[in-house]
Parts: sequence; structure tokens; C-alpha cells
Amino acid sequence: MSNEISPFTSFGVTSGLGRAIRLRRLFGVTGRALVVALDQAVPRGVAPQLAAIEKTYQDVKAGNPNAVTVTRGVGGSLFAGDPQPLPWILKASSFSVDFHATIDAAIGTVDDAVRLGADAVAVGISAGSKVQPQMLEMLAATVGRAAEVGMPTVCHAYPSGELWGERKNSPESVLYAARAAAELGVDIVKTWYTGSSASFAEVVAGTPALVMVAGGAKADTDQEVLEMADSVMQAGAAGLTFGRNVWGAENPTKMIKALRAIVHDGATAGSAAEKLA
Ligand SMILES: O=C(CO)COP(=O)(O)O
Repeated sequence: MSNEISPFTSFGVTSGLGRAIRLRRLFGVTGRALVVALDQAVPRGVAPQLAAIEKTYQDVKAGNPNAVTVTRGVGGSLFAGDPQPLPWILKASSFSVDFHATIDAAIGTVDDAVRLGADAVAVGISAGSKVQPQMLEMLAATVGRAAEVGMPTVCHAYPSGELWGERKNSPESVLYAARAAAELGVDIVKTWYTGSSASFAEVVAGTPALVMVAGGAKADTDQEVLEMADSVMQAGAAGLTFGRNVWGAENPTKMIKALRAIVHDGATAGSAAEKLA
């Protein structure tokens, strides 16, 4: 046996290789990703497209996003019979429609993510909520366990707490939420768009993690969705995690292809719109 030390020598017995392989499945070699979130039923209600989750998943899959985000129940039902499932992120916490919009509760674990074959585990925090400290504890515990087993972590970090007052939705509040998640050691931070490329570039610059953006409420037109995506990528983000503006689009498959062109091929909103035709 050779005594040479190779860069791969210890990877077989550490969690580092597992984390690296999973991140590579999600972000390829470019470090960019388009993720489609299908986890809104518990926090936002059962939209018709989420009720018909099997069809919606097939439409999404046909657009070839880098991954989907789902809860363990939906993941179990979608992927068990799929010979070639998409890479996926387990949503392991949730807030609750209308009643508890600023409290994320644990609804899954890092060990579920391992058992179910997920490529990352996602937990949400509502920054500025009265129970922010408890959510930070949940996130810290998730990051700690994920590090032990080589599972990348995602934080849906929103400044949705009731304590912001007039500063809610401000670029300052978005930076705070994103930065809090990064401070806890999260790999991927997903947060709200700030409304302009310049202000979002400050969020990216102040957040030492891969930064992604949520799509938010359904936009009036597809073009608005593409313009937001273009502006987010111009700001230096690692990608998009869009839900309602993808599965709620008239043609989710075409919307994904248009967004892919922006995220992966550097297309502008104008040129990507050709893929919607
Ligand atoms: O990741 C998301 C929800 O978990 C993003 O969803 P929306 O794009 O619908 O805001």
C-alpha cells in the first residue's frame, strides 16, 4: 500500500464528501441552481396545483429544474415510484397558514433527510418574531446534526416577524434575516427579494452563504417573474427557489425553461420570454 497522502485520503470516513456530493447534485459545477418549491400547502393553504401534486410534479420535472423542495410526506409519495427522481430538499419546518405565520415548527429531521435520500434539509426562521430565539435554536440544532452526517442545509430566512413594524420588508430586515442564518453556518440562505438589484447585491455581499430568492405571491404577469429573476441573478445570487410563480403559472414547464435560461445561460428577461411562447 502506498504511503502517499492524496486529497481524497480521509473522505471515505468523513461527512465532508457526502456534503460536497449533495451540493454538487444541487448546484452542479456552476454554483447556480433553480429550485421549485412545492411545500406551500401547510403554510399557505392547499392550492389546486398542490392538491394535484402528482401532476404538478410531472409538469415541474418536464422543465428540468435543479431540485424541488417538499415535505417528507409528499417526498415519500412522489419519489417512491419514480425511477429517476429529481434531486430534492426536505422541508423540515413550517409555519402555519394565517394563524401562526411567524412561528416555524419542526416537522421533519436531518435524519429523515438521510433516510429518504434528500440532497439537503431546509428549516425556516421568521426573523423579528417574538419566538425568533427558539427558531434560532431549531436552526442551530439542524445545522449541527447536518454537519455530522454530511447533509447540506438551507434556511428559508424571512424578515416576517411582527416586531419589525415599519421596517418589515426593508432591505435592512432582509439582510438581517439572511445574515442571521449565515451566522449559524447554513450553506444556502433563501430569502425575500428586496425590490432592486442594487439593494439585493448588498444582501448577497453581507451574507456568507449561497443566497437564493423566493418567488413570493403570484405576480400579475409572467414577464414580471422573469424580470425579478433577471434582477436577482444580476445581483450575484446563486439562484432561485420559486414556488407559486412556477406551479401557479399558466404553463409551469415553460416557466421553468425560461427561468433556467436566466439562471444558467445568462439570458435576459426579454430573451428568456421566448421560451414562454
Ligand atoms: O421556497 C419557497 C417556499 O418554501 C418559495 O415559495 P414562493 O416562491 O411561493 O414564495
